Amino acid sequence: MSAVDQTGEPADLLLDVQGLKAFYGRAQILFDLALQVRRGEVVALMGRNGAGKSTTMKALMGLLDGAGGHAEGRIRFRGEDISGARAHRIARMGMGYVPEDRRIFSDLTVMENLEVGRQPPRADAVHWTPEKLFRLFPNLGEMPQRPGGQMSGGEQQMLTVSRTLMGNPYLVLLDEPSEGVAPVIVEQMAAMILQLKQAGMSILLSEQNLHFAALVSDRVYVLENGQLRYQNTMAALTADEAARRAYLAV
Ligand SMILES: Nc1ncnc2c1ncn2[C@@H]1O[C@H](COP(=O)(O)OP(=O)(O)OP(=O)(O)O)[C@@H](O)[C@H]1O
Repeated sequence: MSAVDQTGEPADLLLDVQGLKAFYGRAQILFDLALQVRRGEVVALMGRNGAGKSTTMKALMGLLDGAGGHAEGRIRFRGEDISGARAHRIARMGMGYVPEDRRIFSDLTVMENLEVGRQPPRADAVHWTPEKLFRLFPNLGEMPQRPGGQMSGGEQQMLTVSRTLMGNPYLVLLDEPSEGVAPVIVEQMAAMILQLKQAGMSILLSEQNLHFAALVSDRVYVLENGQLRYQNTMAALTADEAARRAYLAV
C-alpha cells in the first residue's frame, strides 16, 4: 500500500483528473477524461492532430476561458482542487506549461527570458538556476546574451522549457516538444527530458511522435476525438503492434 496524505489520496499522486470535459463555444472537445500523473513520472498524452491533446493541457492549466472555451470536471493538483482556477494561480501553485507555439520574448536575451520565468524556490521541488539550466542545455549556455529572435527553432524550444523550469514547478506540461524541430534536436530534447526525470521532475507531455514518446515516457494515454481510447505503460504500447495500429496508425 502506498502512503496516504491528509486529503486521503496516495501521497505520490501529483495530478488527478476525473471526468474532464472541455468545450469551445457549444462544441464539446473533450469527453470525460480521467488521467493521473504520479511524482517522478513522465506520462505521454498521444493522439492524432485534433485529438484534443492541446485542449487537455489548456484545460489543466486554466487557460480555456481566455480562449473562448470552458472546462468541467475535477482536477486535483498536489491534493488541492484546482477545477475552475485561473492560470496565474495554477502557475503559482507549481504547474509549469510549455505551449506548442514557444512564446519566447524575441527582443530579450536568453538570460532575460530566463529571468522572466523566475519564481521563488519551493519546498520539495527541484530549484533551478540559469547555471543548472545551462548544464542541461549547453547550447543555451553558449549564448546567454543572444536575443531570443536570433535563435533556431530548437534553441527557442530549449529556452521555453528553461524559462518554465525557472518557476521551479512540481509538474511540467510540455505540449508537443518534438514538433517542428530538427531530428538532432529531437534526440537532445529526449535526453533533456530523461535528465529532468532523473532530477526528480514530473512531466506530462503531448506527442504525436511515438519514437520520441517511447524514449522518455513511463506511461501513455491515447486520445481519439477527445475520448480516452487506451492507457498503459509505454513498454506495453511499444510491444503491442495491434494497439499501435488501432490507436496511433503506426
Ligand atoms: N480555439 C478553438 N476554437 C474552436 N475549436 C478549437 C479551438 N482550438 C482547438 N479547437 C478544436 O478542438 C479540437 C482539438 O484540438 P487540439 O488542438 O486540442 O488537438 P491536438 O490533439 O492538440 O492536435 P494538434 O496536434 O493538431 O495540436 C480540434 O477539433 C480543433 O479544431
